[in-house]
Amino acid sequence: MAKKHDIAIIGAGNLGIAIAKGIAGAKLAKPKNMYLTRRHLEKLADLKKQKFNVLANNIEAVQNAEYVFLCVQPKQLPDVLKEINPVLDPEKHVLISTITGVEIPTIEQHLETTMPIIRAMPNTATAIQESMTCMCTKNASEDQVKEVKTFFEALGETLVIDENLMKAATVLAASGIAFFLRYIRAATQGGIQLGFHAEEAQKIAMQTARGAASLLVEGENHPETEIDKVTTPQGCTIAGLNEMEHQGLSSAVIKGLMASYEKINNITQ
Ligand SMILES: NC(=O)C1=CN([C@@H]2O[C@H](COP(=O)(O)OP(=O)(O)OC[C@H]3O[C@@H](n4cnc5c(N)ncnc54)[C@H](OP(=O)(O)O)[C@@H]3O)[C@@H](O)[C@H]2O)C=CC1
Ligand SMILES: O=C(O)[C@@H]1CCC=N1
Repeated sequence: MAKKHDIAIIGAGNLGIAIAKGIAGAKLAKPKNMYLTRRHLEKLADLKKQKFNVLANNIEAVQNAEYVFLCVQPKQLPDVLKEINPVLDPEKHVLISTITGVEIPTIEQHLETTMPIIRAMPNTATAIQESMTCMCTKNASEDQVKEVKTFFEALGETLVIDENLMKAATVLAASGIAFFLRYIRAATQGGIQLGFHAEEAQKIAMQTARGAASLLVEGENHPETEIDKVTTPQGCTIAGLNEMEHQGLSSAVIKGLMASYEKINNITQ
């Protein structure tokens, strides 16, 4: 996205704002080159102060942009596409859909023209350039995919996947942020019961989670290899770990991922 960086974010809610902040933070575009839309503009007052263009007019946002991020809720997408159809130009625009569970052929059914479409599944850590973003496309050119990939690389890690894995990517990476955060919250609550103040317990839990992930990222090891280094024989770690497994930790995580995945099938209803 080095050449063109006028960006529309249609639906500046939780994810749209995270993307806008990430783009600005990574200096991929200036706030004045970004057009953020939603109906309740008062909720974008802070971003307006930071010089982002905030507007309720989707058509105007699209007309000002080359890259159009679709960030509304799945059930809101048909109306939004109907609205922007007249100003979509396949020679000028690339559509980047972050909408969960809506496949490219379905998006195409709502369009009057064949457009370059890229589906991207980032997570809210885009705001701090730490997203895991999976992407797929159908009719975008190699150059367009490369440009959008380069762009998301500035916002974290990327993986180009087949569209049939997009739901799994949503669960693992996008919802995954919430799943890992809930573990950190639970660890914090345990830490408080064990004697720490809440902020101390959270600091310990956060940095420990970061350390665990970094050991895998930097060491390229399997988690169990690192776990083996922590579990002193007859020690407290294996006692805690085995109790967590007796209570169904791994099973709860896997079942949660499956429930999340199943929900995507009827998310637009
Ligand atoms: N949140 C996340 O972590 C992730 C979300 N996603 C996907 O991103 C999409 C957005 O999710 P999320 O940010 O959580 O949802 P939000 O409800 O927070 O954001 C959607 C935004 O769209 C705005 N909106 C609704 N209708 C219109 C319209 N007609 N024109 C312009 N803006 C409109 C809403 O604001 P208003 O009501 O003021 O118009 C709202 O701010 C979903 O499809 C979700 O599946 C994907 C990955 C991660
Ligand atoms: O909860 C949701 O439906 C969306 C998709 C992934 C994260 N948030």
